[in-house]
Amino acid sequence: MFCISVKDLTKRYGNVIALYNVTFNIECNEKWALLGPNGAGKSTMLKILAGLIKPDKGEVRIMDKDPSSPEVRKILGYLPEDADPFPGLSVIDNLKFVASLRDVDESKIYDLLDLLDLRQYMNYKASTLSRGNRQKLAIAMAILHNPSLLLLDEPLNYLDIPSQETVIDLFSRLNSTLLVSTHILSVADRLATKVLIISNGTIRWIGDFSLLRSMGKEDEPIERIVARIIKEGKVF
Ligand SMILES: Nc1ncnc2c1ncn2[C@@H]1O[C@H](COP(=O)(O)OP(=O)(O)OP(=O)(O)O)[C@@H](O)[C@H]1O
Repeated sequence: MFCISVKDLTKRYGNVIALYNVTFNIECNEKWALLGPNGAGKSTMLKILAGLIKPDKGEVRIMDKDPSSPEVRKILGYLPEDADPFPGLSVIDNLKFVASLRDVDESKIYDLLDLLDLRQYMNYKASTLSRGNRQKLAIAMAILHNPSLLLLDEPLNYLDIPSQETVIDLFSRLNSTLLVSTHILSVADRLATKVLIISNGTIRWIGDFSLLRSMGKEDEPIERIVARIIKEGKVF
């Protein structure tokens, strides 16, 4: 059984085709990066996998279950792009709310507050946090329950460099299946071993990071290889 199984998936928004006939499978505990240009369909893919929106056509299964089923909700952690915790709640109350929904011991909250340097802000309302600290809070809310499947949409947005390092370490330590959408290839490389490249809603390339890297000319930066795949559909 695959952890994520997507078959012939198509999603339209009115006349816009966001995803077209997408098929791929992800095994449990694999680490995948989802790459593609602006508007490629990455966030749409993650929202469908998180059970937030439905495809128009095709089949999506998480551990052989519907993405919106209670079984999947239990194991899933999802960080949306531009995540916005409850603005009127304090940092600690946002986390306590998730902890009570997820049946997580509150001590875990304080570990994450310390790790992410958020303890000093724990009584601040989320709406008064800096954008970067709000992102850290959203990350804490997404991983508080140790999800076995983690979907991350641009997780390092707004974070300063030390925080990026903390968060990369944190994600790397989690024992979960990971699908992370990012435009930063060095981050993708550190978090993932497999790559899915989409452009205009269709898969352009799928495989191992190491294979992708080896497909360039000598000393060619991986960014250029990915750009070529996206622009021309060509590897060489
Ligand atoms: N709610 C919506 N209503 C209409 N069109 C939408 C909606 N959400 C996304 N789209 C369109 O669907 C396509 C895919 O968008 P999506 O946000 O999934 O791309 P993305 O790869 O995540 O882009 P980016 O890297 O810029 O975040 C785009 O053409 C976008 O304009």
